[in-house]
Amino acid sequence: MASATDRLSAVSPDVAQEIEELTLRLAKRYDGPEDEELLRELPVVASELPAAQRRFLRGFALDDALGYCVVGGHTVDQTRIGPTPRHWRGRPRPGPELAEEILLLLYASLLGEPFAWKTQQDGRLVHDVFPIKGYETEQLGVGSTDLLTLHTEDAFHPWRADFLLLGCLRNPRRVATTVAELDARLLDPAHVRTLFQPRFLIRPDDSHLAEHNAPSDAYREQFAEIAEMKRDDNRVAVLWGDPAAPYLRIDPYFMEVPDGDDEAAAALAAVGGLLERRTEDVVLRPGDVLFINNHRLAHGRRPFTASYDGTDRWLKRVSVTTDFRKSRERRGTATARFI
Ligand SMILES: O=C(O)CCC(=O)C(=O)O
Ligand SMILES: [Fe+2]
Repeated sequence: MASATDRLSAVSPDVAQEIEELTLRLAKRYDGPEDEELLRELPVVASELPAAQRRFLRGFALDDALGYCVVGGHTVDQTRIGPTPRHWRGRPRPGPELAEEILLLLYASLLGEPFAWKTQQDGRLVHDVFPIKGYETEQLGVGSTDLLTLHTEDAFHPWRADFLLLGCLRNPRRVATTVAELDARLLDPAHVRTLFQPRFLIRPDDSHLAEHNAPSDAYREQFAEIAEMKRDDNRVAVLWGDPAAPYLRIDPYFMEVPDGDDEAAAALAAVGGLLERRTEDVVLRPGDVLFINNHRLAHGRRPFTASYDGTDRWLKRVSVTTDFRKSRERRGTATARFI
């Protein structure tokens, strides 16, 4: 069992202020979160983050044992960032929260390379997670009244993130992110064997659909591919890696088993049930950064009622890959970040 010190690290108020000065300086110097120069500099500038937190994250990534950890204590100037927006589309870019986006990117660069999807949030590198009117019951980061069910981020995709960062800007009603790590020793060994086999159908989640993005001719091919994957017979294994402590790839809401494969159905129900029983709440506070090992943790979000008055919960999200090369065929240049 991990102790609290393995999972939590906090910067002191003095250090938080130094970090904010750093990110505000960077926010003045660069055009936005997608500025090529900024992205090139990230790991260089990240050496200015405190050694204690860099060492903490190095352990998290290298030991590859925990599903999540939190680095807290950063300052978020609630006045500067302004009210929680109503939508991510149509906002000024960069927004007043660029310093907070840069902080996430700096941390991301300690773990790998930040990247994003052409088919999500109109191809932005740093995503917004806040409730949007009309999407209440959707299985999306912008949903609210329905439980966002446990999932691996972009579980359907072979190039899904190795790490996912969620940075909290505000969360006044203490809405919890849900987290569940897998202890495969609690599963029937027969189910584990089945889960290691590619017997599970998985489909893209709805955030990648063209209807949730601005109409874009440039990315027609990518949206067509997502539509194809929705129809496809894409069969994957749920578990992989070390049999004693397997990696996990799961999004039960978007998964099925082929007709008649009762073994697969039972194994999927068993692992889904186990994760649900082991689910814990993590209530992020402003200035907390949640680091998710996307091969070890399923995550989601508790239901809540949004007020749409500018005070709603607001997170920022960044995906990180430890192997940029695997998606090279899809990125026009070596430094392009959109798949
Ligand atoms: O809102 C949350 O806490 C998590 C949402 C989520 O699953 C995501 O943004 O990927
Ligand atoms: Fe998620």
